[in-house]
Amino acid sequence: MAAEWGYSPTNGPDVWARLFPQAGGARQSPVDICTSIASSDSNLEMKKLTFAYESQSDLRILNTGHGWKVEAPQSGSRLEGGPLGEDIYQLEQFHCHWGETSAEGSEHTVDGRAYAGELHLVHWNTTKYQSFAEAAQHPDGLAVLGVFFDVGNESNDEIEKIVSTLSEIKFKGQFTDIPDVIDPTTFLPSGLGYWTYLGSLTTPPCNECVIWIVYKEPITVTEEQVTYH
Ligand SMILES: COc1ccc(C[C@H]2SC(=O)NC2=O)c(OC)c1
Ligand SMILES: [Zn+2]
Repeated sequence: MAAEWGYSPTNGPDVWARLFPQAGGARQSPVDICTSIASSDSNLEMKKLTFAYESQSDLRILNTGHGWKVEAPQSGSRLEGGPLGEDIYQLEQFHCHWGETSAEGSEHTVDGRAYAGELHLVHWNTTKYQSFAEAAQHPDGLAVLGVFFDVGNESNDEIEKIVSTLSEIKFKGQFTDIPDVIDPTTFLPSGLGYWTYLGSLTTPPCNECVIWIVYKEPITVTEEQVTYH
């Protein structure tokens, strides 16, 4: 297998398990969310999912080679309730998946439909584990909020603060600081309905350590904001 994993026939998801055994596991992400078989769990309605984030400036944005990633460790952030039991999860980073056209790009699909992109807000379980790396080795270690992007006429101001820096990090491994203040709360849709399931990192090493929370309502961005090459 090619040294570097990717999305081509010779190094893509179908062969990841050769180098990353967990990629062959039973709770792999992403998945197609079949809305007809998703069951509403009355228990979840009792335990409201709550989140609290800080606004931060000078966050570092990195070109990962597969998209952009903003490192945003926030000791003062909290994600709890809903499917997360009694544990508190803390924001570590957020990143984006998008495609060549606005007809594709999200990792999760809904009844077979892909969105133009998908934002992942990655949190780790600070109640049980001492570090992000340790949490990523456990089935309840991470909680990732997924937000779909729909392409429309209005641009998203918060996303604009991020994509406006991409011209400075054209190549894999490059990074720069985002001067603007970023408030992760603004990435979330107004409708807070979500699907949740136990899954994994969506790229190697594909650890089966993620409690997925995928919001039903997409946020709107412009074509330019989500088909950046
Ligand atoms: C601990 O090693 C890793 C490796 C890869 C990712 C990124 C994956 S996981 C996701 O939700 N989307 C992605 O692209 C990661 O993220 C927490 C953590
Ligand atoms: Zn992701």
